[in-house]
Amino acid sequence: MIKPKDGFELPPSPPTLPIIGHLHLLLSGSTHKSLQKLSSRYGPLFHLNIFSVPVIFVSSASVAYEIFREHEVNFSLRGTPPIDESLLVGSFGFFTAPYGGYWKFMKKQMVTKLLGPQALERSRGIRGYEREGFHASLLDKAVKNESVEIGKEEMKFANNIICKMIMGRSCNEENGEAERVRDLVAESTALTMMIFVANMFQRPLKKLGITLFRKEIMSVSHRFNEVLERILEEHERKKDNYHDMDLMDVLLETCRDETAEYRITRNHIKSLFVDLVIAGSDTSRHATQWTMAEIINNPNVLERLREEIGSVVGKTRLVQESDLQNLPYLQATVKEGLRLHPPGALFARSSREGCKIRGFYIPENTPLVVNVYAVMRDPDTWEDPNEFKPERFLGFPCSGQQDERDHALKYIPFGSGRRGCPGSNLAYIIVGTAIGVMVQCFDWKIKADEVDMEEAPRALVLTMADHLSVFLLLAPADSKFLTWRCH
Ligand code: HEM
Repeated sequence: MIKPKDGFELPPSPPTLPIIGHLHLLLSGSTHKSLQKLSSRYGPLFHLNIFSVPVIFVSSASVAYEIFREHEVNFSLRGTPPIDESLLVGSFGFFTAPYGGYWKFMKKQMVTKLLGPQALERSRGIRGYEREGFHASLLDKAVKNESVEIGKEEMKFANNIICKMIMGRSCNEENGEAERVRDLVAESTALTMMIFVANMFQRPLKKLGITLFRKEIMSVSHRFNEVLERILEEHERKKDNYHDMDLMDVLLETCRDETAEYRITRNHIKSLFVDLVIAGSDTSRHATQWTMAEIINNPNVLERLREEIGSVVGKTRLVQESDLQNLPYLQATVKEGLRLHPPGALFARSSREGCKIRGFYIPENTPLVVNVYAVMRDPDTWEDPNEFKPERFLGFPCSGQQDERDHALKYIPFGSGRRGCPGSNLAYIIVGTAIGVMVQCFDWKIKADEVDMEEAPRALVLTMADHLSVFLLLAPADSKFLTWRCH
């Protein structure tokens, strides 16, 4: 048991069971909703004991705000990886790396070659090409009157973009490589609850020599390794002096360079690839699916989106990413979709040092879980928190940069601070253009009157219980150009 420090206690906690502590509360049904319910009883900052290890939970916008404003550096760790040698959340990974030299080095490469504003500008052509392919695939299904699984199409779109941006080519559709990578991403996402649990329990269980879910995690890691080793070898073979160096080239070169600022291995490169494709493609898939479901259930939103796209883009060309800045309602719709259905419903950090928050003591090395779902439905911060209202993000009352920063600390689908998501700009582009194309070019028919918004149980990445499957109808007769172009 953790002793109070200088009269300060841990945050409140429900009654606990012998040995397992509050384990049962964490594993029941929908974790983010159970935790949200607990917070209405025990407050926005409470703790649960997993066996004898305390884990702190944050459920309100104001506590999250305080943590990211006052204690950001202290909570810039993610805890120890459950299985060191795994390419998925192992000790070579970027996601799991402690905040320090390696993390800073990799972040610099990532921003310069992949996700920073200049890198995004350079890779615009890749996304334009994939956007046309995405539209063509939907159009083909509409013409054949086949049903479309929105999530599957979006996954392909996002995955192709991210792979091409990292390594100069998308995964190969012909030899099954692309399908294998997409399946591995989906399998990894399905494992996130196990990984989360393994991470929480690792301290008490490691002492007993037990590593939870080792078989499942290592099986995904081995299969990723097979695909990635082949890709790396191919990358090394094709090396010529003419093409622009992509992120993979830069990292392979660093790997060979004995004088590099940071010595990295092939496992570091593979783990980074795994982190990026998982972090980028499945999240975009779920965000698009949930947002489209909300749009279908809210015809007034659809109408307004159509009007905006019609007046800014017109009907003679496909919406493109440079249009997004002139489509505030589309941007607001994507933001609202992410607020109500954040793909990362919970994210975990860990304290470097003991600290005091709201009069409670958080000891060093203590896991802290932010309930993003609860924070973004906090009634003290959001009016009608459970309603889908994109207009709340229009003309947000900002009187200056501080207001904007304060708002950003409460709107956290991408986390916050230095460990916040470095791919948020790319994500807004991928999700925004996908939704833009679907709204601009198609009408949808679903089997029921409304899309069922039920969530899949025990999913840490917010997933719809039933895939969103629609029949696409070619949108208004006057958009013939869009129909014709992609035949
Ligand atoms: C809708 C799409 C996305 C959502 C909702 C999302 C959400 C998140 C969240 C909640 C975190 C944890 C943040 C924290 O601890 O504060 C995160 C981290 C991360 N995301 Fe994203 N993300 C998305 C897309 C992307 C994309 C497109 C990429 C890159 C291709 C990406 C790369 C990463 C990486 C590398 C991290 C780890 C950052 C670190 O540990 O320093 N994400 N993301």
